Amino acid sequence: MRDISKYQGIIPAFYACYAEDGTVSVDHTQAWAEYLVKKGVKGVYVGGSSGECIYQRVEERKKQLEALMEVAKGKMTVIAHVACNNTEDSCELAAHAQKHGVDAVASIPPIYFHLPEHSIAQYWNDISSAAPDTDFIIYNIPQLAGTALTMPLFHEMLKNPRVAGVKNSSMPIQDIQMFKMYGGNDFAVFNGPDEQLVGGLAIGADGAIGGTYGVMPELYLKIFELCKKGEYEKACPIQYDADKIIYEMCSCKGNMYAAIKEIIKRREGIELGGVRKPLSGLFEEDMVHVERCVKMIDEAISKYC
Ligand SMILES: CC(=O)N[C@H](C=O)[C@@H](O)[C@H](O)[C@H](O)CO
Ligand SMILES: CC(=O)C(=O)O
Repeated sequence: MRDISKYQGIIPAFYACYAEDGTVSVDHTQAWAEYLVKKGVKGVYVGGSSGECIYQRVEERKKQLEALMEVAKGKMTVIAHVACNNTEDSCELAAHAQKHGVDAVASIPPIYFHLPEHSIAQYWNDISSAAPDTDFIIYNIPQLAGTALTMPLFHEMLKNPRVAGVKNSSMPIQDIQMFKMYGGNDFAVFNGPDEQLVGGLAIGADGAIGGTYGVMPELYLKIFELCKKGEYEKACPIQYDADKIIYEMCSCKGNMYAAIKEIIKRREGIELGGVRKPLSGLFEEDMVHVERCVKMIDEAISKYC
């Protein structure tokens, strides 16, 4: 039996942390990691969508992970997303992540070409073989990757004993139930869409990985605590407020992560830099949304936490 307790909790997706000149910042990465440790989150998911992985070079992703591990090791679960869309670079990052002691490596399927399932399985198993002593987590995000984790592909992947979980970001929460049912009790399924965390937990998710957890961790930690006690009716109003905040962040013309980093700077005084092109930074007209979000987050935290 695999012990999945290290995956049972709120796991913010770690934001890319840039210096003023746009390079990956060790200082900002470590300040952000320390903040999340203090907030009491279960772990972090580094180098995923929120980490702007597809806009970073292999060396930059290594630098960010190394900086993070100096702070996080032994204090938080670390899941490193290592996919680069080509097998060789992904394997290099997987081996690097294992060397630095992560708890798991994770990967989206290869994007752009719609490859047959045997090629996707080969891609994932190659990456997993490059980190042979480390758990492997499948990242299912069909709306962005263009390929879904089907049941036949899932069953094929379960033949690899290192496959320890699925981060499920597809919209039907039913998918969480199916992966959990066939994966078993010692297999970790993570809720992806933050907007339906309560639903994902109710149907059986063990933990949750999310792009908006970092900007308001208190709210999601509270939702998780209540849901684990079965107090769903108390968790729902917090979910509804969190969703309102997400919709407000997404009303910006600039990218959501640019809004998130600005909100964090205003609320917590922590600088994470901007976002990398082709993602857009914030526009003047976005500031009204940012201000609204700051206020809504402050109010929700004082109301529920
Ligand atoms: C499509 C996407 O990026 N999904 C993320 C991961 O599952 C979520 O955590 C979102 O960032 C979040 O639900 C906000 O829409
Ligand atoms: C948003 C998210 O979960 C990611 O960074 O992949």
